Amino acid sequence: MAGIPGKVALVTGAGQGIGRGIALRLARDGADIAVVDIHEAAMKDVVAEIEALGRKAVFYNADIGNRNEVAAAIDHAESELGGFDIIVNNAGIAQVKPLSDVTPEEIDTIFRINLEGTLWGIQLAAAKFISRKQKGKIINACSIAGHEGYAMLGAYSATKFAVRGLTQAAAKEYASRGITVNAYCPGVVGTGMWKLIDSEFSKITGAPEGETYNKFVNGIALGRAETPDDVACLVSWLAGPDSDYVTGQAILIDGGMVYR
Ligand SMILES: NC(=O)C1=CN([C@@H]2O[C@H](COP(=O)(O)OP(=O)(O)OC[C@H]3O[C@@H](n4cnc5c(N)ncnc54)[C@H](O)[C@@H]3O)[C@@H](O)[C@H]2O)C=CC1
Ligand SMILES: CC(=O)C(C)=O
Repeated sequence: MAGIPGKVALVTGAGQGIGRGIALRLARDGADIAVVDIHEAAMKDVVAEIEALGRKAVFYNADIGNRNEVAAAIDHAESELGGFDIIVNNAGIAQVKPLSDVTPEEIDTIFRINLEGTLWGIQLAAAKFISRKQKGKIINACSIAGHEGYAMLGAYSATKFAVRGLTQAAAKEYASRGITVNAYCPGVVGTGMWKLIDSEFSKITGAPEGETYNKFVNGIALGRAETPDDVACLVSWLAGPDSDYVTGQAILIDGGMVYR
């Protein structure tokens, strides 16, 4: 039985990886989906996959670090799909570098996308829910790196700690409006982001390609890498009515890596 029939969900970074997995899962749960990303060809493929599941889907090319573009994406979702109930602020970027080498430009870029992008999604989705006089669900991408800082991923970890703080503060600010705000914290998901992390580690440490990824996966208690579908199961629950009494949480879903 579909868990969110008739709802409209916007998913950022839905062109590939975890975002694509979430978009397809929420469509299977009964929602119509606004796919937001910066890669148009990838978005068109995901829209076609959603339509094949019998749901409506639209795409919108927006850089989440640009507030006006996020606002336009939300307006587009509402006008094309006839509602707006759930936002998944999933898009993000990684950076692999020792802290000694991080430049002002790099720190600006990663905070603009991972933190500001999430803030614009929270702020503008909440404003839309309030203007529509309805409840809403805001779901943010955090990480194990939002609970524990990782060497060579210092700037990235800082953005994810910040996302956890934003999630808690937003939950408190919007609770009285019937809006819940939560985050999912994956571990090691075999996506394009991890391909990049692995290859950047190789350049810095000289480790053969694949070694860093395998080292992280070998540390997972459940004995395998995570898939986008694993993450999407949690997001499906956060998007649906069974989590209505949950807010302000950044929930670890990592197969057993970080214990809090
Ligand atoms: N892959 C992993 O192991 C983990 C990932 N995460 C988080 O999950 C989220 C998704 O990660 P992945 O799917 O692995 O990444 P990915 O790199 O495979 O996909 C990210 C998607 O976001 C889009 N994107 C990037 N910058 C954007 C921008 N400025 N505006 C709009 N779209 C943009 C990309 O085009 C891409 O389609 C990220 O926030 C990441 O930090 C968290 C924990 C673990
Ligand atoms: C990519 C990520 O979120 C890690 C390494 O925790």
